[in-house]
Amino acid sequence: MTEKMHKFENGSALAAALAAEVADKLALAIADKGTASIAVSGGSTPKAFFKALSSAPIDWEKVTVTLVDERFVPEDSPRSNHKLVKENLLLGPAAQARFIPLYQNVENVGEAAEIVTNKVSATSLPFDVVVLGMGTDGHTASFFPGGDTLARALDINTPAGVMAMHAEGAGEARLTFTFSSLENAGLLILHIEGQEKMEVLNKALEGNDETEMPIRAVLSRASSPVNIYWAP
Ligand SMILES: O=C1O[C@H](COP(=O)(O)O)[C@@H](O)[C@H](O)[C@H]1O
Repeated sequence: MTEKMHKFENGSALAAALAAEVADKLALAIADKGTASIAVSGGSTPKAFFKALSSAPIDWEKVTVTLVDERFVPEDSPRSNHKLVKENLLLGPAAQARFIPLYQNVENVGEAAEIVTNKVSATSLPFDVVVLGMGTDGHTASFFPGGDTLARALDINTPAGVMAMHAEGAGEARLTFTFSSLENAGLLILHIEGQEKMEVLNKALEGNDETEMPIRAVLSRASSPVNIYWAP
């Protein structure tokens, strides 16, 4: 694995540059094979990037958008990553994209994981673009320290698809793409902002215990280079 650091003066400069890089990659994929796929993160960090990307002049009808992870909550919950993407990315030109939600209105999170795995694997994998975030506890996607299915989610031999995850630090039950679904993206991004997250990243780079900081799996074992986008 290699990582490349891209540092910006502020979040707006980062959002513009990241949106341009992602749009170029999606456009190239469309030119090559007629379609493109992108999996994005939720949380508080990606809003400005989503807004910048939503107006990119690409053929959005040919793009499939999904989430790297989701809370097991309906779309109208303020905690829903789907809601965040709908309100900030699937706007203007990008409203034409096909969106695959991870949350499904079924009894339990395991059932939802199976349904989404069947929907996504046939059409969208490997992803052309994956944009990961990172929590200050060292989680990425929903690979949480102490997660009940963490070892399986991070095992490269676990098939590509979506799994359920429960962890104390996660709040709700989670749905997450497995490591093997994300690590080989055509363009693999880690988007983090703030001094505290830079310190968490440095700590992650210095050690190798993935159960303590699951982001280490991406930093040390992803087969695609990890492009780290950071602003203060
Ligand atoms: O729980 C989550 O948190 C991470 C990081 O979120 P942020 O608010 O610190 O930006 C995010 O990457 C993940 O998708 C989300 O479900």
